[in-house]
Amino acid sequence: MPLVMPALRKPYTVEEVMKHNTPSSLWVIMNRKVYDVTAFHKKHPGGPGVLLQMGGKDATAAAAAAHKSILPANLMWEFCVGYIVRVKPQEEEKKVTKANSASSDPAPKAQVKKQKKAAAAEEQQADAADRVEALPGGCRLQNRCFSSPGRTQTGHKEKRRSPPAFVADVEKILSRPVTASQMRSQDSMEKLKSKAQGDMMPHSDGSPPAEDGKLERTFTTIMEEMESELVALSDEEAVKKEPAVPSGGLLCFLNSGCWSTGTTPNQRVPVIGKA
Ligand code: HEM
Repeated sequence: MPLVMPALRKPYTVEEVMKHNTPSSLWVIMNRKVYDVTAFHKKHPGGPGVLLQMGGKDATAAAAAAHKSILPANLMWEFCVGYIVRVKPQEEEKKVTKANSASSDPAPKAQVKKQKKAAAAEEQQADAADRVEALPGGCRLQNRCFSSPGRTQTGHKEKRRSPPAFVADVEKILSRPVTASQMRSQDSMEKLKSKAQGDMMPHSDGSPPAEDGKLERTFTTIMEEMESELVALSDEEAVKKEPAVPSGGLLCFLNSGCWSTGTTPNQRVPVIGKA
């Protein structure tokens, strides 16, 4: 079973991956990452056939449609051997060395640098796609949020949420009082205190700092609240009592970190005004 450390993952072009389409060397592309499923395909719970069929191809959409849980996303990293690039940096380097020996022009070197940078950016994009894929709640950005109706973890179809409904949900959260119990741990308290020091200054948008002793609700705290609602929604009783915010739409959007710092919800720390 391949277990390649993230730092050792290699860049591959689509053409290279295409050659690995046999049971003895079976690779698939998912979210711009390359997975070697040669050993795994026989043990695949969905059967070896589907993986053989997708061998050497981009299986992102097929896998997203087939899998019901986030489990595969958690397992998949074990099989990841590389990521997709348009042009391999080494190839470009070879070309440049040849060109350099022919002429003393420094321009090709800059080109290689650019290519390397582009490859690194492509890897980062693939990582970002994976982070979204592995979020709790089986949330997948590509088939939810403001796009076409997606499937939830339990398999039921969700209604598309319109932007006005989204805004209404945010306003609802904003109108609630913020309590100190929303702060999760001692560690978060420490971070909040240091953040609060900075909040004594007027905000960058010109609005005044938080009032003395009053907790301030920010986008991050809203996300925290959304998260706790997500937990409540997983309880059927809770869903019956308060079906206000479905697990797709707003929750999905906020949990995905689209507008946030790019961290996963578990890494986020609620941000308040003065401590
Ligand atoms: C490294 C890649 C993959 C891993 C680790 C993986 C893992 C799994 C796991 C754990 C399951 C059972 C749980 C579940 O249904 O979510 C499963 C089911 C399945 N997988 Fe994959 N899978 C991979 C790639 C793919 C790909 C590329 C396809 C392409 C179509 C696919 C199609 C399916 C199907 C059809 C099922 C059966 C779903 C069902 O019975 O309802 N898988 N896979």
